[in-house]
Amino acid sequence: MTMAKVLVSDPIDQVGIDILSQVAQVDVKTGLPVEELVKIIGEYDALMLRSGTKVTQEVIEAGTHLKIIGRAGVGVDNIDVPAATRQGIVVVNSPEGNTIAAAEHALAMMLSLSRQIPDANQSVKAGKWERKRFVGAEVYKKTLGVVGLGKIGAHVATVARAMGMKILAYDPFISTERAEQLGCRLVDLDLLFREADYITLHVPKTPETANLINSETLAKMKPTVRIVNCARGGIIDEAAIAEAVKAGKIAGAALDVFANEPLGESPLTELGTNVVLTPHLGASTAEAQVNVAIDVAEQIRDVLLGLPARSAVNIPGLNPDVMEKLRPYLQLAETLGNMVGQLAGGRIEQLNISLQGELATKDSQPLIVGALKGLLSQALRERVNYVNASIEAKERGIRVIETRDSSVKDYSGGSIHLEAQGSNGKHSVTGALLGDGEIRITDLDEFPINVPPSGYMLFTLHQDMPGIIGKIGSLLGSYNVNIASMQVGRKIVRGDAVMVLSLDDPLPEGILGEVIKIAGITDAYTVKLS
Ligand SMILES: NC(=O)c1ccc[n+]([C@@H]2O[C@H](COP(=O)([O-])OP(=O)(O)OC[C@H]3O[C@@H](n4cnc5c(N)ncnc54)[C@H](O)[C@@H]3O)[C@@H](O)[C@H]2O)c1
Ligand SMILES: O=C(O)CC[C@@H](O)C(=O)O
Repeated sequence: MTMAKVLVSDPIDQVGIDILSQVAQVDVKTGLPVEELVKIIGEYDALMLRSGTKVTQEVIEAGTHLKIIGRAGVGVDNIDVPAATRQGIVVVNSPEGNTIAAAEHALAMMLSLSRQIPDANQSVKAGKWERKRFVGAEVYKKTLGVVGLGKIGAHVATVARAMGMKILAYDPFISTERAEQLGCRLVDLDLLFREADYITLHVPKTPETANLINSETLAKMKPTVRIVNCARGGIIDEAAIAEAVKAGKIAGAALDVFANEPLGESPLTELGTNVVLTPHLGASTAEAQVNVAIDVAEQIRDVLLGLPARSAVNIPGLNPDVMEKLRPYLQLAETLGNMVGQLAGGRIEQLNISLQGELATKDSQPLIVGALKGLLSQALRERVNYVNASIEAKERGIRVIETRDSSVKDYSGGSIHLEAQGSNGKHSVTGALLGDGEIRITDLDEFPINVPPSGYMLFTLHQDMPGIIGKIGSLLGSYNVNIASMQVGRKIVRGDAVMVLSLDDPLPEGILGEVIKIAGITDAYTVKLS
């Protein structure tokens, strides 16, 4: 039998290479341009990388023998995960291996900024002794605003509290109890921006967090605030923060991550002692590199040996045969979880899962995990997987209640009904698979419908009466949003009804407010499915 081949395309700790070498021929080729990678990837069964390699759709399509791609770190934003999934390639990461390293880097950045350590160091090395120039500020008794109270944010908050800081936290997906356990006061973003002396970002980069710190939000902050970003580039508008520091509107910024990396030319590099920059070093500790290398190399080894992966981002760590049969239903559960999570909104307190018909007789655990993964995907993005979804849900205080009803015979394969209680109230969605495996949403908030899920969806609750459909159509048309399909579900004529619109384009900001103003519409929600 020929030995499997693994390509390591970014610097990985030797311990990882040693693990891979137990089962495969390992080639380490770092710094390859995409064109080179495309040329050679067809020879390999596995690819292991950090954040340097861009695994585009082209690379994946050329990787005809690839079984697994392992990201030695958390973020898989440099991998085209949907393309990998389409090709049946497992993508794994190490969700926790560098948590402490990233948290400690954020704390180090905060203190470096406060005490101007990088510039003071340079000054001493230049033979100067400028004690008056480098008078700093204490963090003791100051207020730290933590945006994103997940793994890294929670550790930063814990250490900062021990340094005598008062912690305000903003995380719309975390329960008040969890925040209290960590000694943080959960507040809205506006209050955090207004009251914090230090702000540290620990959120994923998503459409909601892109440019979260911009000229408008910077204007709300104290002129003495110092901002730290060790999360992802693009969460801060770099031109706006450089301008705010230069104009003295804020006291400083310490950034480890940038919209474009390497940073290159930037207004940030021209600023002085109140800006500290590092080249994406959050995960760069010897310990974290060992952790992530072991974590990911072991998963690659296991998958090459035909065993399941521990932290699959896209495919559950299940026996491949079971997986093959279950995959469409997992996709259904995940899609429904994602939809009901967005409809219920923010902090979900409870998820009711009802397995109906044929599914009531099956092992429910994978489907529950699939639904939770979908439910948490708005908050956790690629960090939620089939392995950690249940633990993450438990930590967030989400109660899961399962029921079964085998008497429902509407769809031959059975159906899944989810009901979630969140900050937008209680919402429910039911779905099933058609004969060809296509997903159908069959019920929304107890109104019968029959629509396939689509990338952008708009749902309204309204009074069934003439004219409403036309008004919505004209409104969307005036924003150049194309409607792909539309359906109304109602129980009685001219009674309460829901309208489901599948859209070809995303809804522009603010349009939901206009939809709700249309006479007869009582509520409206959008759902985005990737
Ligand atoms: N600089 C580095 O080298 C480095 C290393 C590791 C991780 N990271 C980055 O750090 C960030 C945090 O990682 P983590 O492991 O703590 O992730 P995590 O998933 O444990 O936590 C992220 C938190 O953000 C919250 N969140 C999601 N959307 C939000 C929003 N719109 N507003 C407020 N909160 C929101 C989630 O509820 C979650 O609690 C990620 O962006 C990750 O990629 C950077
Ligand atoms: O590989 C790295 O050093 C970056 C790691 C970090 O950004 C992550 O997402 O884990």
